[in-house]
Amino acid sequence: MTVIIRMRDVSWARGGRMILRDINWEVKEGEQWAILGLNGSGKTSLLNIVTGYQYPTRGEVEVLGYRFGQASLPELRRHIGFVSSALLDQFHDTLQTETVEDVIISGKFATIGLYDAVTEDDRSKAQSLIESFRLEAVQEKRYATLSQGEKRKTLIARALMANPKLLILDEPTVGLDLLAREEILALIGQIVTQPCHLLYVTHYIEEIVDSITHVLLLQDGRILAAGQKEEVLTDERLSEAFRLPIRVHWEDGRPWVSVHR
Ligand SMILES: Nc1ncnc2c1ncn2[C@@H]1O[C@H](COP(=O)(O)OP(=O)(O)OP(=O)(O)O)[C@@H](O)[C@H]1O
Repeated sequence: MTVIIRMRDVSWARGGRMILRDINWEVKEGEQWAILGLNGSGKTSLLNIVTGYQYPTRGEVEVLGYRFGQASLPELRRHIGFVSSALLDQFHDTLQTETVEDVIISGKFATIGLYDAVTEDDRSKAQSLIESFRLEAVQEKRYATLSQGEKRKTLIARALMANPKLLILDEPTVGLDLLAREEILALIGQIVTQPCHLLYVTHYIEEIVDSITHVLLLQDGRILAAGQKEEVLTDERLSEAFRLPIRVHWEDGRPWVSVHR
């Protein structure tokens, strides 16, 4: 069985401070993970290590069979899609004026604007993403004119255009209305059948939908809990991670939380 991510005794220090400590974490084939933790708990730092943008101070990392220190990181990154809501509007200036369809197609290329090499297959793959993401009504519109929800769907479709083996969604629903948020969540079920492994970073526990199988709970740069979601998302662990008295209720396979003072 292929290991998607393996971290052994990983620590990462910056400015004389340990930001990640003793991370031992394994993502196996077929597992889809959510990453939870308070602001500043180390989620983004951990993702930066997965994508090779930060090198651990200590420990070993292997992602999609690429061992850090031996493997080519640019080659690894070709298999990783990354969509972050923080990048929405500063996202490639050159693509702001392109149509949704062209923005999606551009996801196939490392070099932006290499449109002469677009094949019929690329167009039909983009079209099927447009249909499954229900973007038909806006496919001819320019990216800059889209709503926040449409922009996010477009960027997720763009990331899938390159057939990533690992897709990282970093807080993809921030600022979306309930309907737009549920539309993004409905896409998760489609993404994991690609086949593609997902790392889903969120502050909203109810976004851990059916197709997400595992949860990593971070606290102050350490793993507080990691494993199957039913075992991690308990009242005790969430209360500890979020420093609040929390109760979890499961409804239709989704966890919802309430705070009891
Ligand atoms: N390059 C850096 N240099 C110094 N400190 C850093 C650096 N990157 C992150 N940190 C610090 O490490 C801690 C963890 O940050 P990180 O961004 O990983 O947290 P997070 O869980 O993603 O937070 P949020 O939920 O707010 O996005 C924070 O205290 C942050 O200030």
